[in-house]
Amino acid sequence: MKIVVAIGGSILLKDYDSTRFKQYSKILKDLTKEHEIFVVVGGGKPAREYIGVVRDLGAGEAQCDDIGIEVTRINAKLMLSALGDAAYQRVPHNFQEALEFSSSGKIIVMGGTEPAHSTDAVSAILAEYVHADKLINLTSVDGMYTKDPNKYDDAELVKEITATDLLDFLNGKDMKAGTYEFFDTTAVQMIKRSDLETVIANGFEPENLIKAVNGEDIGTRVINE
Ligand SMILES: Nc1ncnc2c1ncn2[C@@H]1O[C@H](COP(=O)(O)OP(=O)(O)OP(=O)(O)O)[C@@H](O)[C@H]1O
Ligand SMILES: O=c1ccn([C@@H]2O[C@H](COP(=O)(O)O)[C@@H](O)[C@H]2O)c(=O)[nH]1
Repeated sequence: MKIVVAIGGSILLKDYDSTRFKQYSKILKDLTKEHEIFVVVGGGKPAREYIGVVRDLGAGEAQCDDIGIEVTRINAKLMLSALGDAAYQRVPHNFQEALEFSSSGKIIVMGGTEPAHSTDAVSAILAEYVHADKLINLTSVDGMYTKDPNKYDDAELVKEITATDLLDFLNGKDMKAGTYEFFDTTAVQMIKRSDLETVIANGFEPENLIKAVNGEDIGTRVINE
């Protein structure tokens, strides 16, 4: 299978150390024995902190996004360091480059592309671009909930949702640099128009990546009607 894996920066850089990078590099290398893998790395706390600084300096939203993109690319470079020879040692800045670099047969790792969306959208557009069979989004919670599980104790995990319902759910949510909520609408639009098999799961347990690849029942499945 051709698989695009989005890994939230909130997971990889939670403790500002190499632990998760090492865990994921091992799993990703194993997966390449059977699958073609593309990885998109998010910005996490460092991105939000840098965006906060540049916003305080008077930057507009697109410029704040640009700073966020730079941080995602640094995080992608950290993942390249972890993967070593198993990965193509350049971070694509756009989808064309990602496709070109993939002819190396190695794992491709990228961060952001252009302003006005998050790396969730990058992963969905990349999946469309390279005709991926599956998109796996690894985030800091178990999947999509009825409301923010970090704010509401009575939030319930949604096991399955249509792309249309997810778009409705996200409608009106904050869309500023660094705050594209847990999923952004551009990503869902791509998933919808490409009928892309998508799973959102908890990335704090790296084995969830293997479970998602194997089609086990974890997290939230985004389906089309
Ligand atoms: N309905 C919801 N379901 C799940 N999580 C939600 C929901 N609403 C808000 N969230 C929040 O979204 C967060 C996950 O998204 P977030 O963008 O912060 O992290 P990420 O996916 O790991 O990516 P990154 O850190 O790279 O931006 C969760 O920690 C949760 O608090
Ligand atoms: O293609 C992209 C990717 C990212 N950004 C900006 O960077 C931050 C951090 O990315 P996350 O996926 O949220 O971790 C994001 O919030 C955007 O502000 C971007 O503009 N374009």
